[in-house]
Amino acid sequence: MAKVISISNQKGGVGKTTTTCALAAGLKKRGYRVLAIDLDPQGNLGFSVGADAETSASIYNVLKGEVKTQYAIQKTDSMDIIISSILLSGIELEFTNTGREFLLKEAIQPIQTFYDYILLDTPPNLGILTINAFTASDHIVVPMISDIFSLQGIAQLYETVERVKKYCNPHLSIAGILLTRYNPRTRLSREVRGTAELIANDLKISMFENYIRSSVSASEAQSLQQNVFDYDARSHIAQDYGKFIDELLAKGV
Ligand SMILES: Nc1ncnc2c1ncn2[C@@H]1O[C@H](COP(=O)(O)OP(=O)(O)OP(=O)(O)O)[C@@H](O)[C@H]1O
Repeated sequence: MAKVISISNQKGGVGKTTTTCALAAGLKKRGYRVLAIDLDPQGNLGFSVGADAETSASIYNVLKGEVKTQYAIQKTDSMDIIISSILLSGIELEFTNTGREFLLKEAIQPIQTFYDYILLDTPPNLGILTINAFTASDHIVVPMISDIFSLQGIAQLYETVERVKKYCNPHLSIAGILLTRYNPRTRLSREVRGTAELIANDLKISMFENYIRSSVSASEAQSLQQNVFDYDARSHIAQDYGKFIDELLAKGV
C-alpha cells in the first residue's frame, strides 16, 4: 500500500516541483515503485520529466471521472507520472458537489497497491486541489526558501492542515520543513533558518536537518528534462536531495 506524500507550500517558487522530481527519482533509484501526480495547473513537473502533454490524459480527466486513474499514468525514466492540465485552474468553480475534498483520495485508491510511494506536487495556494492532496496524504513535506516572507506562510499552512485533520483526514502529519535554495554562507539565510526553527518548534513541526543548497544545476536539469541525479550526481543539489531522502526514510516516512 503506497504512502502518499504531498509536497506543499502555498508560496510560489519555493522548490515544490524540484523537490517532487528529485524525491521521486531518488526513491525510484533506491528501488521503490513511485508515482508522481502533478496537481499544479502550470504543469512544470510533467515538462521536467519529458512527459507527453499533447495526447495523454491528465489528472483533470481523472478527477472529472472521464478516465480511469490507471489509464492516465505515463512511464518515464525518472518516475511514473500523471500530468496536470491548465483546466485544473478552473476546478474551484467546476467542482462544487458535497464530498469534493475526497475526489483525489478516491481516484488513487485503485492504484495504491501498485506503488510504494505516491507523491503529490501541489499548486501554490491552499485551494481545493491542495485540500484534496492533504485529504489523500499520509504526510506533507513543506519546502521553504529562507526569506522572511516564507516564514509568514507557515502558520497559515498549519491552520489548513489542522482543518483537514479535523474534517477530512485525521491521520495526516507534517513530515517536516525542508529549506531549499539555501545558502549556508549568508547571514540572512542563517537568521531565517533560526527563526524558522523557532516557529516550527512552536507549532510542533519538525525541520529536516538536511537542507538543499542553491545550485544552477536545478534549472539546468529541468531545462534538459532530466532529474538532478542523472544530470550531475556530484552536484550540490543531487547530494543534498540524496541526504534529504535518507533522512525522510530514516524518519519512517
Ligand atoms: N536548490 C535550488 N537552487 C537553485 N534554484 C532552484 C533550486 N530549487 C529550485 N530552483 C529553481 O527555482 C525555480 C522554482 O522552483 P520550483 O518550480 O521547483 O518551485 P515551485 O514551488 O514548484 O514553484 P510554483 O509554486 O510556481 O509551482 C525554478 O526555476 C527552479 O529551477
